[in-house]
Amino acid sequence: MKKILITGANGMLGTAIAAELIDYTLFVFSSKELDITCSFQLDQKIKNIQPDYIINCAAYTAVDLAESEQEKAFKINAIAVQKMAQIAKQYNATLIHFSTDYVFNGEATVSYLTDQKTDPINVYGASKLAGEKAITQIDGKHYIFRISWLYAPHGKNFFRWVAETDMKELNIVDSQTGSPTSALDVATFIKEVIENDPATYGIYNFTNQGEMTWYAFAKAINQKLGLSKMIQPVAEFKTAAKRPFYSVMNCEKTERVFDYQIPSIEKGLHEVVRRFKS
Ligand SMILES: NC(=O)C1=CN([C@@H]2O[C@H](COP(=O)(O)OP(=O)(O)OC[C@H]3O[C@@H](n4cnc5c(N)ncnc54)[C@H](OP(=O)(O)O)[C@@H]3O)[C@@H](O)[C@H]2O)C=CC1
Ligand SMILES: Cc1cn([C@H]2C[C@H](O)[C@@H](COP(=O)(O)OP(=O)(O)O[C@H]3O[C@@H](C)C(=O)[C@@H](O)[C@H]3O)O2)c(=O)[nH]c1=O
Repeated sequence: MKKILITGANGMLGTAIAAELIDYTLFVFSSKELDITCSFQLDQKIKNIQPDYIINCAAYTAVDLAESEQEKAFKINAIAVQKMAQIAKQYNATLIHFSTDYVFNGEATVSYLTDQKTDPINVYGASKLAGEKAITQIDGKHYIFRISWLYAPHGKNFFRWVAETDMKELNIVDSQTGSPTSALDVATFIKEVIENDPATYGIYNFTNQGEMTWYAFAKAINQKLGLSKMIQPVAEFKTAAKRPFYSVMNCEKTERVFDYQIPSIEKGLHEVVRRFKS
């Protein structure tokens, strides 16, 4: 039986992955149980458990706050990740890590390939890119999955905000286009990766298939949940961090290498809505 260690297990993705991998021998740690910025804790846990896989769901994800907490963002998303990759290599564990569409500047007009030029336009994106680079450089057994616009029936995310806010009228940007991605679908895919690990390490894109603006996504959530909110498109919504205008990522390589058909945005949303309602 494969042993799997999960960090950041109480986060949105960690929760989904831990639930999906329930039949494995899991070692699941919240931020309180394992602070990834503490190399000693990391080393002890990995040495004692000797996991086959380390799934790093721990991250600093507050995009706007990161602009004023640069040091903290880099400590968690880059420095701790570098250490984790070193320790994973030392104990021969495969590291599964997640990055983001925000490593790109969003000036493209067609979907980004994994080897296309990165150029983050906010601190969060820069810290995640630094984490990617550290893992790549250490070059142990690793998968980096760039995911985007993650949401789920649980956790803090855009879907739940639209679903649960008391506001009757929402002004949502229609100037940013991306691929809203269900954490449930990411979790299902990660199970497949572990079950049929092709050992083709590197960076891959994984998003639900299709593209839309935040405005269109809000409208779809509104409609699917029968919320009857008034959703208005706006060209700009002032935030501390800049966000890419276009951050759709091409997942053909992922589908080919893992022989896996990634669900559409519509399918992803359908299942999240179903679980949210139940
Ligand atoms: N959310 C999104 O839209 C997207 C996310 N991603 C990436 O996916 C991954 C998962 O994100 P998501 O689940 O949404 O993030 P969440 O913010 O929901 O979860 C992150 C988890 O990491 C924990 N954490 C923070 N600092 C530490 C630390 N020092 N040691 C251990 N744990 C820590 C947090 O714990 P606590 O709450 O206690 O601080 C939290 O439980 C991340 O790598 C993120 O960059 C990529 C694209 C989109
Ligand atoms: C609250 C609000 C936000 N917005 C806009 C701001 C932003 O452009 C967009 C989404 O806002 P959020 O703050 O939920 O999303 P954001 O934190 O930018 O989401 C990102 O998180 C990180 C972790 C990632 O890695 C990215 O892939 C992406 O998912 O909606 C409005 O237009 N109207 C509003 O009322």
